[in-house]
Amino acid sequence: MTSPSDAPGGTKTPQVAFRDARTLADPVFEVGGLSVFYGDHEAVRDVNMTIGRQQITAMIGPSGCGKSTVIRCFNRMNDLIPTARVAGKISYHDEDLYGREVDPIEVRRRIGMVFQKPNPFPKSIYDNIAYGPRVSGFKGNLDDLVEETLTHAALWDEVKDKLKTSALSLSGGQQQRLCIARTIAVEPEVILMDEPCSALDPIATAKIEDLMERLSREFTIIVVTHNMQQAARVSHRTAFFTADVDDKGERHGRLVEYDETIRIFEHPADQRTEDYISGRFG
Ligand SMILES: Nc1ncnc2c1ncn2[C@@H]1O[C@H](COP(=O)(O)OP(=O)(O)OP(=O)(O)O)[C@@H](O)[C@H]1O
Repeated sequence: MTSPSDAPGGTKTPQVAFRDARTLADPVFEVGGLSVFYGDHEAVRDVNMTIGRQQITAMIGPSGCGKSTVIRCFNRMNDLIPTARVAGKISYHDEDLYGREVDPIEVRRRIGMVFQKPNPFPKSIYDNIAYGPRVSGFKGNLDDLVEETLTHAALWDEVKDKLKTSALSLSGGQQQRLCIARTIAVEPEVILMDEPCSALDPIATAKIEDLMERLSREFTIIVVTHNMQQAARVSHRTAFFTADVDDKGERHGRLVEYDETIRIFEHPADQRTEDYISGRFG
């Protein structure tokens, strides 16, 4: 049996309790023949996968295999990169996410994103949460919304007495939970997380993982992580990517294997997955 190691090439670590996989019968996203180009370079080639509702899907793989590129496709963040072009199809509840009539701003409200480095607005804790709802015309009681949202993000008790202080005065882990709270304040359906814990210490990381687990009862979460223990601990399904090198020496990211997390870590179907998770390459 393979133990997920903390880092490629790292030491073996103790077994984790895998989460029960859930059905894909009620998909949020269906990805078919997805390729992403930066200029002429096909950075990711022919990705096919289905993302289930209210579950955590982890994306793992060596540096440069296209994980961030793929996660950015799910809320059209690649639209903001002038050289990027997306081919193939991503359906969101059976609707073409890249269809002409689809508004990318609305896409990013329904499909929020949390980044590697916590990036709160240089405003008060309160205003970080209130900003999105205000902009989208929220008519209810903002104080209540701020309290509910911060409670939901497991941050209320730590910040309730200093809501008017700058968000930048919080610790890195608190800032990241604030960013998650800011994302959920506008009631998205999906939260994308691109290495959300890579700038955090183990205690702050554990708090984010607990939060992810709780949020997955309500939201659909896709997370890119370099930490295989984290993928094993938190996710229901895992996608393993790698990069092939072609005749011209160009690297193209590929989805090698996508399955229930327990299968990826205990009985991977592909030797490359086995080699990666056991730390033999990376
Ligand atoms: N904005 C960009 N412009 C041009 N090429 C890019 C851009 N972003 C990524 N790439 C290229 O696309 C490929 C995949 O990069 P990407 O960042 O998606 O990989 P990754 O698996 O997330 O890597 P890492 O784990 O190091 O963050 C790489 O060859 C990278 O150089």
